[in-house]
Amino acid sequence: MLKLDAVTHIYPNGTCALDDVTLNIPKGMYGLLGPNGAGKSTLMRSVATLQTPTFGSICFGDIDVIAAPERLRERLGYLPQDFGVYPRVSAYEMLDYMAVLKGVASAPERKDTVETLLNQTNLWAVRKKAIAGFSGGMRQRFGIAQALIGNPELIIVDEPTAGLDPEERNRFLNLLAEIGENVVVILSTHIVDDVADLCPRMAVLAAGKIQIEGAPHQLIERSRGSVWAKTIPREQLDEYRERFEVISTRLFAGRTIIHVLSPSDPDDGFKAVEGGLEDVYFSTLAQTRRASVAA
Ligand SMILES: Nc1ncnc2c1ncn2[C@@H]1O[C@H](COP(=O)(O)OP(=O)(O)OP(=O)(O)O)[C@@H](O)[C@H]1O
Repeated sequence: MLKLDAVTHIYPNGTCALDDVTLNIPKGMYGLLGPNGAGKSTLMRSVATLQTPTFGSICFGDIDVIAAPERLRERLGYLPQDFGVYPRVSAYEMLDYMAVLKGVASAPERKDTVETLLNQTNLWAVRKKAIAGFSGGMRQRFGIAQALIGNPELIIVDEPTAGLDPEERNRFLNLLAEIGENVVVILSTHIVDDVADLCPRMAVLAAGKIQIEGAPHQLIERSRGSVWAKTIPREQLDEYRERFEVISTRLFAGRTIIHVLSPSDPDDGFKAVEGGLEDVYFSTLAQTRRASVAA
């Protein structure tokens, strides 16, 4: 449904934030995972028509997003990474105002839209409160409510769960999953669990390039046999880092569990790890780093 073909973005200072990104994103929840600075926001902003890539094409169904951005905007819902100002007006008034801006002209239709969205995002009870006084989770749910005005077919959410407590995060992700049943939802995040819990398909973006793409379970399957674990005394960590490609470390009961990347059994008391999406992600980042050092 959404097709990116050889999308490259070079900022005026010469930073190449996207390097030949090609992706086909179907209906449903799609996870775009990457560390800070990977290029996720640049990609999200390009798809949301807020900036034009230096090269490449973006199509949504039969819409050429670069040639006809206004056609995409009619079908787009966008929750940016930083929503900016949180006004002192109530959630109800703000949604009503945003519905006017999105072209919902008739008052009865707007009332219906705003009330439905407030209920859907569980904000009905606080509809008369100022958004400025909302918690992080409530603000994010308001962000989704405004993104859903006008029944968008493409929804972009940029790092939506950063700073949310576990309960709010859960509630927010469940809301996204419900929405994602019928439309394209792109979830950009650096939190592996957000993608693991929700997205039938995903890509890892690092250093401006798509490093891996597919269904999480396939990517986990592919990484099998390459990640190994060992529990070590904490003071030996530096020594292990020198000898092995350590992709993650975790403290457990005063000891340190390390995961290392190795195409075969490194011996030395390591055990094969069944592997989860976190191992896939950290191995991918380690390989990206290795490739950039070699280049
Ligand atoms: N306006 C700009 N001018 C120059 N460089 C930029 C600009 N915006 C972003 N960059 C650079 O482009 C690269 C990608 O940035 P981008 O914000 O897209 O990454 P990100 O994956 O969204 O990271 P974060 O999660 O930190 O926002 C980074 O190296 C960043 O410093």
